[in-house]
Amino acid sequence: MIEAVGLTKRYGDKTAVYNLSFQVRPGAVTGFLGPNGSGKSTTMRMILGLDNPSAGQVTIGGYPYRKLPNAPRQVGALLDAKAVHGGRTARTHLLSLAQLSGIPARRVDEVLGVVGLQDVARKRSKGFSLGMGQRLGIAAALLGDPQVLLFDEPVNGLDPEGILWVRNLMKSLAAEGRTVFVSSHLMSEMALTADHLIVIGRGQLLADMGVQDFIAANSAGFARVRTPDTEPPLREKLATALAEAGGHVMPEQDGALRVTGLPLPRISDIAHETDVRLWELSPHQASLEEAYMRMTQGAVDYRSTIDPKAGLQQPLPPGAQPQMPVPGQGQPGWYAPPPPQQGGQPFAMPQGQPAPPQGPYGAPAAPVAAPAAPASAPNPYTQPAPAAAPAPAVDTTKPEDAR
Ligand SMILES: Nc1ncnc2c1ncn2[C@@H]1O[C@H](COP(=O)(O)OP(=O)(O)OP(=O)(O)O)[C@@H](O)[C@H]1O
Repeated sequence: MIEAVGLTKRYGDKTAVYNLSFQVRPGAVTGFLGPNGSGKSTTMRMILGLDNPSAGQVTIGGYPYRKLPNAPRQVGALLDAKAVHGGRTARTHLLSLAQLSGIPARRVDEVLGVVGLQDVARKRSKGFSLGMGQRLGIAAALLGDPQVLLFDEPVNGLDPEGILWVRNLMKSLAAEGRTVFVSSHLMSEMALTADHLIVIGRGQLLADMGVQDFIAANSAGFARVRTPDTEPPLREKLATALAEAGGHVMPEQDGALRVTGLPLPRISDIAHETDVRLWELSPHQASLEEAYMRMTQGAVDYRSTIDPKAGLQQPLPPGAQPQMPVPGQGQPGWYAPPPPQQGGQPFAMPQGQPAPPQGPYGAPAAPVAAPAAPASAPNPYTQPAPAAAPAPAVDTTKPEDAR
């Protein structure tokens, strides 16, 4: 197990990691998430004794890495796949690592096979592609058959087959009872790979909980409602009626409506009462990406702006559509609706979960504890409490934050 207590790292005036406390347990894949510059690599370097904490401590199996007996046989890590002597072949690189740690040479050929580099084992690594370099880094991490594994962005540069392979590798390592700690920016991949998440923002802990609990705590389920594309006024009519009934209505890019605050049967009744036919009425659970975006939007340091192309704007070619809103660009609320708070009743959430306390930048001030109840599939047919006062009609032509 990896355990951090009050872990803090300052570089001069810059606090990269502040007062981080968490445990990474064996037998599970723990995803380590956070925006660019949030302190993930710094934390991993401190776990591996490559950086000294300014305060606090981090241990592996009860020892700081540098005091761990025979550390390379107990802990394997991929931090920077490019940190390889380019003049060495893949095999020589691994052989030198093995010799330093008293690992038999035959293990080198085993791990070359595991990562699929056996055919290029005698090629110099400076000619390797990004993905081949990642595979070599993963081979180095596996070399000592360690119980604890850390991977910083392991799928970076891998092709789809490689990504699937890494996913299965992480899961099988965890299934063997190992501790697997993996950082990634690929939310879809994390959703498929990780059992547990540790999320940081600006060096501080934002969440420490299971993947399903994280999604449930940071977003609500929603209904997708689609009226006939051939009759746009029906969509507006329904959107107004749903908003008047207390629903929260947002347009989807494909013309459907995303509705929270009303159960599916109520949406169906309102459509019937307003004489609007439906092409679709379906329950949806927010994705990990949506929940992550909502949780971390206040802790993002590097945010892109829309390119105004000043003085360079070309007229749109015939038939071309104007630029659509892009998730994450200038409209942080575009993603999943928030979890239920006072006054709101997204239909798919268990009742009674308090909203996390808000800290600076809108991020939760304290780590959000996992809900007491186990995460279960949302029930889209749950009836809500009696509707509150009707909400004003919503202009469904604009994204939520523009209203
Ligand atoms: N050696 C260093 N000297 C000064 N500042 C540093 C140093 N290493 C990291 N930092 C700063 O600490 C902060 C955290 O960096 P870190 O690389 O740990 O973030 P990260 O979460 O891994 O980012 P990314 O997702 O982009 O890889 C950043 O602001 C970075 O500039």
